[in-house]
Amino acid sequence: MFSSYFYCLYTVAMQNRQQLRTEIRRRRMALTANEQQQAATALVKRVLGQPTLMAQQHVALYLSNDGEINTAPLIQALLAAGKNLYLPVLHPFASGYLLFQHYQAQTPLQPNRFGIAEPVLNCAEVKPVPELEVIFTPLVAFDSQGQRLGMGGGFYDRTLAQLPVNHTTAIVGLAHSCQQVAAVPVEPWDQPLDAIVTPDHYFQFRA
Ligand SMILES: Nc1nc2c(c(=O)[nH]1)N(C=O)[C@@H](CNc1ccc(C(=O)N[C@@H](CCC(=O)O)C(=O)O)cc1)CN2
Ligand SMILES: Nc1ncnc2c1ncn2[C@@H]1O[C@H](COP(=O)(O)OP(=O)(O)OP(=O)(O)O)[C@@H](O)[C@H]1O
Repeated sequence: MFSSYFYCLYTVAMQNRQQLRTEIRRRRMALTANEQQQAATALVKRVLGQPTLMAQQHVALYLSNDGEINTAPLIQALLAAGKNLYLPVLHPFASGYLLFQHYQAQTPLQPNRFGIAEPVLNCAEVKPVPELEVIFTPLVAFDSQGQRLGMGGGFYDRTLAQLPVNHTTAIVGLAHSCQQVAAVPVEPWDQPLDAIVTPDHYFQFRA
């Protein structure tokens, strides 16, 4: 009796998250090529204008997909600034986890099972997550509290949950402004963000 009540609450919560994903994914897919380009350029200026971020050397990024803000100009700008960049690779056997692999202009890429380009796995180039100083994460929706909703695979939540409690890695979401919502429905496993960068704002939640 009680368990079916809680199961029902859980099901409703998951439906809310799924509806929000569908709605916000539709919103960002509707941006024009011109809007996408302006957003990507503005994002580079915002990130390069953050001295605390730019003081870091080991930075994880990702290659955009599904209407996400285009990270390619940011990747070029950070490489030009001499940063060590890392891209996510779906873990070959720890299902639901990500590895972060060093990325340079000549690194070979291949599409993963979601069709997103990722480095061809080379274990010698994988960086342990706690050694990353900044992890820029993709997201579908975010709110003014720094809560994030992703594509629903739990990849970033699982991978970031491995960080020790006293870690110093800055977890920073990247998004279009239209991905902000009043409140993301939060689940216990959700990893909150330290900051979010959009073309229009830098939101800082934690030092
Ligand atoms: N650019 C980018 N890379 C990323 C992520 C991301 O969100 N963005 N991920 C972040 O974790 C991981 C991949 N996670 C993903 C999870 C689901 C789908 C996806 O497209 N799923 C289904 C159903 C989506 C739905 O409607 O719920 C689909 O094919 O439509 C894609 C990527 C690692 N790399
Ligand atoms: N630390 C964890 N350990 C085990 N399972 C987890 C963990 N974090 C998330 N999950 C599981 O992953 C699934 C998807 O989680 P969620 O909907 O929060 O993903 P998301 O944040 O949208 O995706 P992503 O992090 O890939 O962008 C959930 O069923 C959740 O139980």
